[in-house]
Amino acid sequence: MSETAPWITYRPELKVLDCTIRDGGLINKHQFTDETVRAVYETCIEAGIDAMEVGYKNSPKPFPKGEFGPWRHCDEEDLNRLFAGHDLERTGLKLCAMADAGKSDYRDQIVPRNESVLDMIRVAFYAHQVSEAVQMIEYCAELGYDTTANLMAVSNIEDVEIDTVLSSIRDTPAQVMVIVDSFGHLYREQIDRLYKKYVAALEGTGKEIGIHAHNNQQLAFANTVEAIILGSNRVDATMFGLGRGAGNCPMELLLGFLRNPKFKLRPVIKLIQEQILPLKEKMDWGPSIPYNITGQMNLHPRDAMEFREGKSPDDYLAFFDDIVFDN
Ligand SMILES: C[C@H](O)CC(=O)C(=O)O
Repeated sequence: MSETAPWITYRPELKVLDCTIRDGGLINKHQFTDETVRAVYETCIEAGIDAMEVGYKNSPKPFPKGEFGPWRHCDEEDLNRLFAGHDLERTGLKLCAMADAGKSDYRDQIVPRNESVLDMIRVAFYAHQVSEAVQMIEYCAELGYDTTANLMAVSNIEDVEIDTVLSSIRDTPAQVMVIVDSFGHLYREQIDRLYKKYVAALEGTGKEIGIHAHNNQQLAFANTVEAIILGSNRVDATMFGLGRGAGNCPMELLLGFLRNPKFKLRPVIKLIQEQILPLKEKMDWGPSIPYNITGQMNLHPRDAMEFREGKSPDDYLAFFDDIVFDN
């Protein structure tokens, strides 16, 4: 037995990022009411959460305005409407947006940090987009933002591709490299392997390792805890797990696990009761058999999402037969 009990202490350098609106918006085309977005923001402040990702800085060409709500584009006008006067010093909350390689007009959409309420841009990319991601990170860092590199769908690529991505990201100004389990496929041992691979490749750069987990196999919280135990200090979660498909690591579980007294659980439970639970009537997220199956099979959740939106969302057998025989 270990002679210390690290689970009853805490690491002050561990930071929690809420991505409820950004990831949850992938189910409702970012059509949240201002009231909901504002309530998440106020809850993050009250709960002591370190960063809130309010949406995507993505281009209106593939995501037309009207069909997609404002948090798919995060225009400065909308940011100022909801977060005018946001004060990082006073609130301790960094506001952040994600920009997707290949889907962002980042040179037009992203203004210098001192002209925006945003503090951080997280660049999301697939392995084959790493060169564009490097340019985006450098561009955003020059504008003064904190930046992160989020290599998506890491369960679905070869080791040699991961290694190439890591060596490209190594020399960028990104402060964080995030392990992103987009398909909710990874088990604890794989998180271990990836964490150690990321640490070895980025040694000496001062970059932190982050974790963003999906809940297809009901492992998002467990895998997040595993990454924390290994040393990950940048952790994503969402309120009531609201997020694409099976959803994400639930904030209410994560804050319950962390021992830092600055984190407060009550505001999160209040938000869930008043704002998030009612969304359940019109949005489908959280683990269900179709998402379990795509997670197990290491597939993008899109087929399961379409199925859940169809006429017989609970015909699990039909989905199983379809997906297993098609793959
Ligand atoms: C890179 C981001 O975290 C995007 C995302 O949510 C994913 O799961 O992929």
